[in-house]
Amino acid sequence: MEHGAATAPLPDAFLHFLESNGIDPSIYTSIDSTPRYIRLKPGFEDCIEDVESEIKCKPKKLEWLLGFYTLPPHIQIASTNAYREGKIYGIDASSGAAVMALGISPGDHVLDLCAAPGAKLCMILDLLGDSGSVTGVDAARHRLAACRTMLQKYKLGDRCRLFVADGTTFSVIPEGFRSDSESLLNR
Ligand SMILES: C[S@@+](CC[C@H](N)C(=O)[O-])C[C@H]1O[C@@H](n2cnc3c(N)ncnc32)[C@H](O)[C@@H]1O
Repeated sequence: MEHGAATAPLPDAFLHFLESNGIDPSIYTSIDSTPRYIRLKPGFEDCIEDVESEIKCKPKKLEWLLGFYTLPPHIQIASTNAYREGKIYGIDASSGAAVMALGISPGDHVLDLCAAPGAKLCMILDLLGDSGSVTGVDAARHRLAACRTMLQKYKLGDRCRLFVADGTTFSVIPEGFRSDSESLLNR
């Protein structure tokens, strides 16, 4: 969260929305109590013990989101070996939930508009493995550059196409995609 955003007053309409939905507004202002999350890269599940010994506290498994763990708010993961070596991601549970809600299956062709810096993009690629295709689009060149760096760090760079483009008009066919009519014509 940007500095200042946590202390800025919440708009009345938003406060009203929170109240009518029984949500405590302090969750938006008390960032000291907001947990951090990590996601283990598939294949590196064993590194959670190393993370625990480095950060000197036990990450708590998130039962409803595969591969995710909760950490206390004050814990920094950037200096851990697991993070530096691309074995864990820093990603919010809400981002993970959004990706899971897509119900991605092997072979899917996924378009991620507004993709940078790429936390969800990496998760999509991890779920797809070598199947299907992933296309990431972002309007900000410098943010897409950061996204490319993240993909390379996690060794996902050669499995994803990135475009600097406006997502509202982007229209490029996914790599390896064949519509039903094309498949029929080529039989
Ligand atoms: C909150 S970030 C997205 C986070 C990202 N999905 C992730 O999981 O890491 C919003 C991004 O949307 C991009 N963006 C905003 N308007 C856009 C547009 N019209 N077309 C493409 N990207 C856009 C911004 O440059 C910014 O990088």
